[in-house]
Amino acid sequence: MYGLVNKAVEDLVVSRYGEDMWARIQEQAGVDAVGFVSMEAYPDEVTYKLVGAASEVLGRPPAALLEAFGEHWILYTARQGYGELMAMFGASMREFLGNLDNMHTRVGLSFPQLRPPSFVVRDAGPRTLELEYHSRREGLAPMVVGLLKGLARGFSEEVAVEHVHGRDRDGFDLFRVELQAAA
Ligand SMILES: O=C(O)CCCCN(CCc1ccccc1OCc1ccc(-c2ccc(Oc3ccccc3)cc2)cc1)Cc1ccc(C(=O)O)cc1
Repeated sequence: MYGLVNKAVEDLVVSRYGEDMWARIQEQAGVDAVGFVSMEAYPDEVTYKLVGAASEVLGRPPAALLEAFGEHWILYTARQGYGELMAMFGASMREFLGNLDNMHTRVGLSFPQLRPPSFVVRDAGPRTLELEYHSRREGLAPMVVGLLKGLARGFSEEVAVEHVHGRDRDGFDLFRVELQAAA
């Protein structure tokens, strides 16, 4: 994953628990304490080790941390200057999700080591979306729940997110997103 992801993990931990806790998590993860470089691609295992160490040090289950990270990712990348880019790909939750693969393709043009997931979205009712999450990475479905909640907050839309099934069934994770009345 690009360093931007590991910096977003750092930003989440430091903002909620402080620098000392981040230092302990980096040590527990066995990740050397030099700062991550956003535009450098790191092995995925670095990110998994950071999440695993954060779970042990903070005493919170990995799924809870991944969901919190997904939500934080939206705010963090918007603050890092990707807000304008994301706004180009949708003015609503529904539109953005339908354009997410296009957005990843656009980002990948600049950052060739990007290995993005793929999302298939379809309407499943007047205020219901179904979202297929296809990824080569294991175990990140809880992050997608957080991403969807973070996106909804960005679009001032209230949502309920259900993880309908994991990838063991059809090779992808399926989510159901109930869009509540716009806030
Ligand atoms: O692989 C998986 O199964 C889970 C990936 C979860 C993180 N994705 C979240 C995608 C997403 C979902 C919902 C809503 C918004 C989302 O992301 C928007 C987005 C996507 C990519 C970037 C991005 C921008 C620059 C990057 O690289 C940089 C960063 C700084 C300087 C130079 C290059 C890397 C990712 C920014 C916002 C974004 C992503 C981040 C990194 C990678 C990658 O390094 O392969 C692939 C995807």
